[in-house]
Amino acid sequence: MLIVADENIPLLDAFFQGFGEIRRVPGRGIDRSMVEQADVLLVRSVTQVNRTLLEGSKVKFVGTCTIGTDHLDLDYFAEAGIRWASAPGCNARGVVDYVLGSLMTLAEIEGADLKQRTFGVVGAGQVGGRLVEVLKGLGWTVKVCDPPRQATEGGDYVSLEQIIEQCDVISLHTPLTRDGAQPTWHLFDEQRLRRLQPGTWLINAARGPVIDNTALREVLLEREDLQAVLDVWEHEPSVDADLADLCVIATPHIAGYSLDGRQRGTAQIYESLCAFLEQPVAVRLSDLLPRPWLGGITLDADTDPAWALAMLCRGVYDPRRDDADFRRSLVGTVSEQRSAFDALRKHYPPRREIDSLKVRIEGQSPALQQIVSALGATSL
Ligand SMILES: NC(=O)C1=CN([C@@H]2O[C@H](COP(=O)(O)OP(=O)(O)OC[C@H]3O[C@@H](n4cnc5c(N)ncnc54)[C@H](O)[C@@H]3O)[C@@H](O)[C@H]2O)C=CC1
Ligand SMILES: O=C(O)C(=O)[C@H](O)COP(=O)(O)O
Repeated sequence: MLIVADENIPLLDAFFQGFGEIRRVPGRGIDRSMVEQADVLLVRSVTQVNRTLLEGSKVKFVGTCTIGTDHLDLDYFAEAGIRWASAPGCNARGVVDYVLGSLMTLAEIEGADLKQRTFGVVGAGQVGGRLVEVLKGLGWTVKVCDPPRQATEGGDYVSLEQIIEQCDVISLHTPLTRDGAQPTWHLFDEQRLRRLQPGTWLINAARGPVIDNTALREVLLEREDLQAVLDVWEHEPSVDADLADLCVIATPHIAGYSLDGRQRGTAQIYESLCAFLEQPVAVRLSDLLPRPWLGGITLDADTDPAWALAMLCRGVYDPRRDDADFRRSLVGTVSEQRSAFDALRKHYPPRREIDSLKVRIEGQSPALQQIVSALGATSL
């Protein structure tokens, strides 16, 4: 069996060497000639997998080690009888940690009390749903917009217009869709961006085109009260450097790049391939994932809760480092900037997830206990 795989998929050998030959290729450059003889194609989000790539090839299974599937032509797969799998939720925690780290930075810069803010989460799936849980767990005010879920499950949801009118922090966690009843392409267009409440913080760690980037640049130029955090961009790996300049935090699509999340993505696709081939699962992620780096933390019960929250979040992951690296890369020609975008992602330093923390509270502090449990950390 020949497996053609994006070279940026971690643990390829550990999970897939038992199946046959693994041929590593650069994800952005995968073409027909590379996949023609492949039985299995393993990709990340940067490879468009469609009829143009696959027609005439032997590929019977496509696995994407990512949450997002907007780079896969699922209609073509159905028509061609190609089985596929994604890795739902694999790096959701990493994105939640990114949002938390960004909130700590925004609160610091603005001198804001996060408890006084109203949070709007748009898209309440694997990522948004976990984020809502953490924010509510912290006792903060949260409104959730997810029309597809509202239609199928009902529940306590609000409309996008209510999010815009009532929230001063808005975090986007929808897939990128162009069709259907609730398309998300340019969900935040010029009109909606202009209607954001004074002082709103807008965070996009979903897909770049969920916000009209040109309109956002114009609006940010006119309205200094708005603060934007962008991890994803229209036309990646090209980035509008002027827009990045106007953002409080700008990063090269790394929100979900925790070591745990990336390895989990590979493990999930391995398990899907085992199911497709009707083979038993022989390799376990728990045997490969390194132990959490922060063994345990002790907090005195007198610790200021706001300080403790910022310390716990930023101690594990602080997006300011990624922001600084990214800004340094936004120089030179467009082609150099595109390469730098990919290079930052390819050589991304390992980072762990906040819920791997183990925290002991010396004495009684319900406020600290609430933070530890909201973050999903283990109480010692
Ligand atoms: N920046 C990064 O590194 C990462 C980005 N992502 C992106 O985050 C997106 C969300 O991921 P998950 O939560 O795992 O996806 P999911 O599929 O579990 O959840 C998406 C939610 O959005 C809702 N939704 C769809 N259309 C909507 C609309 N028009 N308005 C409001 N809600 C809508 C769906 O009903 C669903 O509940 C992914 O599709 C992916 O594009 C995911 C992982 C990492
Ligand atoms: O899982 C997703 O969806 C993401 O956005 C991933 O973080 C994208 O990572 P790459 O596949 O682009 O490396």
